[in-house]
Parts: sequence; C-alpha cells; structure tokens
Amino acid sequence: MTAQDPKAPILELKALNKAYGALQVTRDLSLAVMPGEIHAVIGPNGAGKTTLIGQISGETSSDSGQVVFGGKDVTGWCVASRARAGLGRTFQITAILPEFTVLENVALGVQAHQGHSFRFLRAAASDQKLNDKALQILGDVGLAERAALRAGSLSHGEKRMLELALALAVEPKLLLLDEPMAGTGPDETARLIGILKSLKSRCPMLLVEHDMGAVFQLADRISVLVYGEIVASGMPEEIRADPKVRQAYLGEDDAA
Ligand SMILES: Nc1ncnc2c1ncn2[C@@H]1O[C@H](COP(=O)(O)OP(=O)(O)OP(=O)(O)O)[C@@H](O)[C@H]1O
Repeated sequence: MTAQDPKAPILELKALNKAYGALQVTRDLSLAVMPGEIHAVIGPNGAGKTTLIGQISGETSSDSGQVVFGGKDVTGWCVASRARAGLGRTFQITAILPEFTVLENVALGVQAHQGHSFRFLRAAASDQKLNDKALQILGDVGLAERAALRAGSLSHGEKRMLELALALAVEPKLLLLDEPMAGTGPDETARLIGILKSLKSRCPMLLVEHDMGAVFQLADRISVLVYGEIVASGMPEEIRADPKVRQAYLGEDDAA
C-alpha cells in the first residue's frame, strides 16, 4: 500500500516498546489510524498514554517497534521532521502568545508553517492572504468572532480551541490530541466535540481523553490501554460491552 491509497492507514504503530528502567511502559503496542477516523486511546492513570503520544510525536524515543506515518517509517525521525511531514499535535496553552490577538496567533502559525520567521510579525499582520487563511481556520474552530481579542483574555475552553487552531495552521495530516477536554466545562466540551467532529473528515485524529462521554461521542474506534498493553480495540459499542474493559477501566460506571 502507498501513502496515496485512501484505504491505507495514515498512522501505523507496530509493536512499539518503551521502558524506563525496570518499568515497561508500552509493550508490543500496535494500532492503526485510518483516514477520516478518530481513534481514541483510553486507559487508567499511568497506563502509558502520554508516553505513547510522545513515541508517536518523536518526543520520546522507542526501544523497539516502528512508527509508520503516511506510509513512511518515521521511527528514527526527530519531532521537527515528523511535524513537517504533517504530524500535528495540540500545543500546551503556554504556546499561545497572550498579548497578541487571536488572529495574530494563528497568522503567526500559518506564517511559520510557510517557512518564515516569527520576526516578521509586522509583515504578517498586513499580509491579507495570511490573515484570510487564519480567519478561515478560526471559523473552523468557532473563534472567528473572537479574532480581534487578546488571546490572553479568552476563556479556558476558548484557549483550547485556539490551540486547536494553531495545530490546524500547519495543515496536519494527522492530529494528536492529548486530553483536549481537560478543564473545560460542559458547554465548552459540547462545542469542542462538535468542532472535532466537523474536522475529522479532513484531518484524522488520535485522541487521548479521560472524558468518557466525549470519547464515546467522538471515536470511530477505541483502543484500551492497560499497563502499556492494548487489551481491547474496536467500535465504541464493542468496547462498551467488553467485560474485560468494564472490569479494567470503566468500573461500575455506565460509560455513556
Ligand atoms: N520520564 C519518565 N521516567 C520514568 N518513568 C516515567 C517517565 N514517564 C512516565 N513514566 C512512568 O510511566 C508510566 C506511564 O506514564 P504515562 O504518563 O505515560 O501514563 P498515562 O496513561 O498518560 O497517565 P495519565 O492518565 O495519568 O496521564 C507511569 O508509571 C509513569 O510514572
């Protein structure tokens, strides 16, 4: 299969392993993300989800196994090379420049992606094409009417949407989302769910999320990680019904 084949996975993990000393954090971990899908990884605290995201983005080296992205083996690639190849991830809120407007933040992201330096903010601010692109992205994440505000004045949930806009500014082929709902209230969570749903046909996602309501609304496929191992992988209804999963992770709660 080639990267152009629409049925080929955009991301394939093959038997990934990572240990810290005696602690085996991910073990023989394999999964695939297909074009047009949201694949969620859930698991109890300490299951290895953040480590796995790091192994995919390149921040954490793997002891063995392969990361294949867009048909290319990127296992030995650094973070920047993987990002340039289209592996996007949401940034921490600290990546937002609070004194700049919402529009300027995204315009700078678009500009950086186009290979210019951050130093040319003035040029960026007057570049209509750049601003148009940034505004379009802000529309995609529901922040168009906040464009002229200082980014620092946004609510927590809006900052998460701005993070998403910054990730989209680089036109990713896959988005890694590490707990995008963390700290957001119910209304903002509902808005974020709607936004992510509307984006998935254009950008497949690997979603790590503790909010089970959000996971079950968003995911096309769910993999359950326990002690670094995928104990179940399937459609949401299969996962909900799997007794192993209920015991290992969902507990007594109804996951809906
Ligand atoms: N750099 C490190 N050095 C040593 N141990 C680590 C390191 N990073 C993670 N660990 C350990 O690996 C295990 C998995 O951690 P990880 O953060 O990947 O889990 P997680 O599933 O993301 O947890 P959470 O849901 O709480 O965020 C934990 O026991 C953690 O203490």
